[in-house]
Amino acid sequence: MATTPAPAQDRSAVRTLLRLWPYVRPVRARLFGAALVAIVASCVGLVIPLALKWMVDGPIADRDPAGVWLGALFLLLLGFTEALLFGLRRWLVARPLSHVEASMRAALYGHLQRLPVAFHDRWASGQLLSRGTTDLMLLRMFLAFPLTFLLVNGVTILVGVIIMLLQDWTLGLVILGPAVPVMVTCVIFERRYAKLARRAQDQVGDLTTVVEESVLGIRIIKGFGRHRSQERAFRDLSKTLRGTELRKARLLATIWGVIVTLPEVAIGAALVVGVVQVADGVLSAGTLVAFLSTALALRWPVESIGFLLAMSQEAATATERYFEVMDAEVEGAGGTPAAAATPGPGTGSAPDADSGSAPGTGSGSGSGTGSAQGPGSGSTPGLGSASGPGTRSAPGSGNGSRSRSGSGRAPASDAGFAPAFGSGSGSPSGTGPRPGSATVQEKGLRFHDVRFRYPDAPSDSLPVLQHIDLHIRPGESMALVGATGSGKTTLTALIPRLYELTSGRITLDGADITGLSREALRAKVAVAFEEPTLFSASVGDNVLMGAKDTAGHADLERALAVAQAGFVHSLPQGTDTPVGEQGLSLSGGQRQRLALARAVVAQPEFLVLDDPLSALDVHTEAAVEAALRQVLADTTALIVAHRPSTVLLADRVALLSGGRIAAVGTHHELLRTNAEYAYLMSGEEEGAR
Ligand SMILES: Nc1ncnc2c1ncn2[C@@H]1O[C@H](COP(=O)(O)OP(=O)(O)OP(=O)(O)O)[C@@H](O)[C@H]1O
Repeated sequence: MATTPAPAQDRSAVRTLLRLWPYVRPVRARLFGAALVAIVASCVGLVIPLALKWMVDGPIADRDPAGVWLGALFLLLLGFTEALLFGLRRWLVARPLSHVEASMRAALYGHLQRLPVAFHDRWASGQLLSRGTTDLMLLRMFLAFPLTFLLVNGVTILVGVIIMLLQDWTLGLVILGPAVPVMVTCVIFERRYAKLARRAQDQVGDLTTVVEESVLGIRIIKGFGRHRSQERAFRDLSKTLRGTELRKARLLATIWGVIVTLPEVAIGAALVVGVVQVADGVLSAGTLVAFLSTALALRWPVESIGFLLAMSQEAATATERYFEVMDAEVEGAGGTPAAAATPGPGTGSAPDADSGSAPGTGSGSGSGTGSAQGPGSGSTPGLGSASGPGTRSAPGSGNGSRSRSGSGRAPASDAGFAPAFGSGSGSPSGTGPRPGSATVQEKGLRFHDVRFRYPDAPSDSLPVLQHIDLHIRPGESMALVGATGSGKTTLTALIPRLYELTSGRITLDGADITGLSREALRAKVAVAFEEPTLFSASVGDNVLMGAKDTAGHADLERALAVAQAGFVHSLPQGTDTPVGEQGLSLSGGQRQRLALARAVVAQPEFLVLDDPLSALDVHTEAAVEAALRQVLADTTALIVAHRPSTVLLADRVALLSGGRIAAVGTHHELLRTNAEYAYLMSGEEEGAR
């Protein structure tokens, strides 16, 4: 089982971490204040050896008890001051840093909401979850600890070395001896650790994806008795993660070994040289004590460099992963298509983590320093449910409709206006106004030579949709029929701009949808998808999600009546009953009716329904149809339909085949004239589904 490998890249941890500045800026005063306090505290610690020197060479040598007591009191005071200052530092950083973490998390969540569906198609949810949780926690820890202490320890080491050189420069040089090898080791370590840190954090994301999928798919897992294989998949991934963590620990142990051993040897050597000098009378005992105390006081600042660097590397990786998401382009507010430009994981076009630009301003024009492999790309174990990016079949493939249709008819050039296909009657039974004037031609929902290929589909694959010309007149309902995989859902997803067109235009009453703001577009168009997704909120809130904030109880009741969702009144708390995560406490048909109610609650001008009645029994279906008919009378609607009963809701039918509109007409006309349509409606297709 593959995991998400760390990208092979050289990036500067410092430049990556500098990208955090816009978030840290608001709390900079406190952070700098805290760092200053820590430096003072650390330097207070360095005064202790000097006080010791004074005591040894002074009151102790002179056998002066009063002086010794005074010295001891002074030492106590120094220790107390040091502890107090470190406590103050902690107090200064705790609150602002939780603010930084919270604001970064809020920014990430807000950004995820605005990213196009194409982005979410490519990214495994676990990868996004781990970026919003583990990675942000690592960043908070970095800001609280390594950021300050790399600075504090650096200053402490510098001041300590100066003090030691001033005490005795020969001993000082002995102590400084290991500095170069330690620095070289740190540089080598930093590079290696960066790669491992990236790998481990990506693997945490993969693991999160598996857990999330197993929880959401627990019914399938149990139903198919797949818990053992899921467990195995999880164990394999966590074993891989454990392996990476162990390699990190080994690397850390190596550098710690070097960083601890070399200075210890140097202190040992200085001790020997110092004792010889004291014996020769060249050096006072007090100076030697002060020198060695200073050297020992510097032990912790030096030894901690290893794990401070490790934590900084992890933070740099977390920053990089955070900005990979934040740099992805959000949907344009109006006429700026963004989905096609969204850099996808695994494409090598991830934003340049080293660009140093502020969050939200990253242009994504970097040279692909991001993850060389898509988060979760294909690495997610599971039930083979096509959950990972790139696991879907090539668009347009496996359609099968072309070979079965046998009609061989060319697509209608402007199917919306063509006479009923093959009938020559030119009198579709729609209830909407007949074409006749230019304005009427513009009115309604129109597809103009629309072509669409999924952004992550191979560039040489056939587009899912091509040359789609279709006109649904104002007030008209059009059913969309086609073999499974023919692109019906894809076509409906283009209307609310869940995906951007590859070419062509879609207009609503003559206005290009790319020219409308997202809000305006989504106020005009309501959608009910084949998979009725509900949120962990009350029944009422789930339905009213589709309406304006001002919508009230009356709107809710009307929508529930249309969707024949009266069952909600017998739930324990009526419309206030929580539906549980994903609405799994409800039946499929109940969920579908709530999704339908959500679509109609705002009385939209344009309604897009993707097979809205598939999970209903025949009686409920008939009741919903009867109520839906009233809604459809005032709405321009496109309804994906598999069954004749749903098709009959519509005024006309468009047949989608081979990615094109192959025929348009009334149900009965198409039954007579189109072999593929007759075949699909005969139920054989449904049997094959
Ligand atoms: N996000 C995606 N990325 C790449 N290809 C996709 C994606 N979603 C769907 N496809 C492909 O596009 C084609 C059309 O899929 P679509 O879901 O639109 O078919 P459909 O006609 O609605 O099928 P059904 O009747 O089974 O619901 C299929 O080949 C499918 O594999």
